[in-house]
Amino acid sequence: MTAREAGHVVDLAIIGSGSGNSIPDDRFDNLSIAIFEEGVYGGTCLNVGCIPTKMFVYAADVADTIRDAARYGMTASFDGADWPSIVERVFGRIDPISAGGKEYRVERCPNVTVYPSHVVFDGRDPDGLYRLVTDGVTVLARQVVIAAGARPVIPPVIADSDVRHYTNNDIMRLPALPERLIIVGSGYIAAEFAHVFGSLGSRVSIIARSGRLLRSQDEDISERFTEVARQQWDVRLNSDITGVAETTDGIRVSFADGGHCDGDVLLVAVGRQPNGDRLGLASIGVGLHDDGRVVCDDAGRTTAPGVWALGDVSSPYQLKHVANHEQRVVQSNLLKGWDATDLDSFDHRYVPGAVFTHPQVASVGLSEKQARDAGHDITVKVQNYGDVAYGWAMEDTTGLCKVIAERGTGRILGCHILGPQASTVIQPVIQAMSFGLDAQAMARGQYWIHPAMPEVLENALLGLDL
Ligand SMILES: Cc1cc2nc3c(=O)[nH]c(=O)nc-3n(C[C@H](O)[C@H](O)[C@H](O)COP(=O)(O)OP(=O)(O)OC[C@H]3O[C@@H](n4cnc5c(N)ncnc54)[C@H](O)[C@@H]3O)c2cc1C
Ligand SMILES: NC(=O)c1ccc[n+]([C@@H]2O[C@H](COP(=O)([O-])OP(=O)(O)OC[C@H]3O[C@@H](n4cnc5c(N)ncnc54)[C@H](O)[C@@H]3O)[C@@H](O)[C@H]2O)c1
Repeated sequence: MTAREAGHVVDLAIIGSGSGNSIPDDRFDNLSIAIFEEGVYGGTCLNVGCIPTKMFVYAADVADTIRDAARYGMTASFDGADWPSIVERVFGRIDPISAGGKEYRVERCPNVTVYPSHVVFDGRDPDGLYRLVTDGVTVLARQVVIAAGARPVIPPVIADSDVRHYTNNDIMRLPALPERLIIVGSGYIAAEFAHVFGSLGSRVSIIARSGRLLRSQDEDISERFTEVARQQWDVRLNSDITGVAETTDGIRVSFADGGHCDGDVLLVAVGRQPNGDRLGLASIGVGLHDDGRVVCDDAGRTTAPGVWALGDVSSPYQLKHVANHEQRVVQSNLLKGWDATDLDSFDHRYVPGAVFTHPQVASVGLSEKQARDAGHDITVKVQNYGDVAYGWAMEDTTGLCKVIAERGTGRILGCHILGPQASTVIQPVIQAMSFGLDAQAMARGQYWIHPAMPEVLENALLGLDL
């Protein structure tokens, strides 16, 4: 029986139940829809990304607050974390949301069929419908949204060893807090898990190939963060891993310079590879960028008519707020139609990001180096948290807020913050940049609540030599 005879013909197929799952709303009730999800329903952010990690981060922040109590004249001691109960609290909340999301689609959306397995394209039928093959079934689709996300990269030296290693997919469900955790990588995930495990009681070693942690951040931020990190964790910089082995004592990671690092559990966090390479895209003539992202235009259209892409699988930003935005653009464009002349576009002008580590890091816009390399005539101000009243209250000695603006116009080009609540303190700059407010107007055209932490931002703006 052909797919057509079996009735597996849909108006819209969606690959991935992360951001893709938010596309079908009541405006799509008249369409037959297939959703393919090979993993846990709800995707990365809900199950193994943003949400559980931040629930663990919050617990780690509380542990640090207790440890720091003496600084503010309080007697308290951190006696340890009940790891299993933290895991239970986090996933006791998250797992039912995932299950409920799937149950909603399967049981309560009569126009939606969920296929719980890996799917690949297998070219097009003679009449142009896309052939999607999953677990022995072929589904024919008029249009397809590729929202297939990304997966952890495992360096060959680790993948080819027999050593048990973890990623963000499974590290949060460890049965016990490891005594010693080795983290390979020095970006977002490494920095966040170093904070979680370090603050909850593990001894953390973090292994970086280069001379700085969070190297993609503005240099001042990355340097300051590396300094602070060295006071909290065993930080190995410029370390080129040559071998990984199990020993009688646990796991040993060896380096090219002859050194090594020992631990009990190994976490790999060296970047995430978009999943476009596992979709049979060549069969429909859709290409990938050199870094593995699916090629699409800023309306989300790939080179195959009717096939759209969004989120980590195609975006230059692997961030949930970006994936959500791209999902809304593609959703709107699906309703308008492939050839509409008023399609919405992805807005990647001022994409902010935050690393929920200790201390927090947040940024938007250009780094100082990027601004200079782009030929802007810039003025830069770095203001320390310790210079404003709330910073004094917190006894903060490491936080900083750096603003970069164009001399003459006052146009804000970038802002980079390291310190308590950086992810919140930065939000007014994101707003200012998005709505074209210059530094002078932003600083003096509004009240700044005294003595709140955003005064550090106000002072940085006022300190710019415009
Ligand atoms: C540990 C961690 C922490 C993070 N924290 C943050 C944060 O704090 N803030 C933030 O903004 N971002 C964060 N991110 C990034 C964020 O999670 C991602 O940018 C976002 O979830 C991407 O959404 P998506 O819809 O593109 O992909 P996903 O949510 O990954 O969805 C893709 C889905 O497609 C499925 N799939 C893939 N290929 C196939 C196939 N062939 N057949 C069937 N199914 C398939 C996958 O199983 C997956 O469920 C974090 C990421 C990680 C890993
Ligand atoms: N708070 C957040 O928004 C958040 C949190 C976690 C993840 N994310 C997203 O997920 C993405 C992936 O996170 P990530 O931390 O895996 O990647 P990342 O790109 O942030 O950092 C990866 C780091 O690993 C290093 N590296 C690469 N190959 C290596 C190797 N073979 N050996 C040692 N080091 C190596 C890189 O130089 C880089 O510093 C992030 O870029 C971010 O977009 C966001």
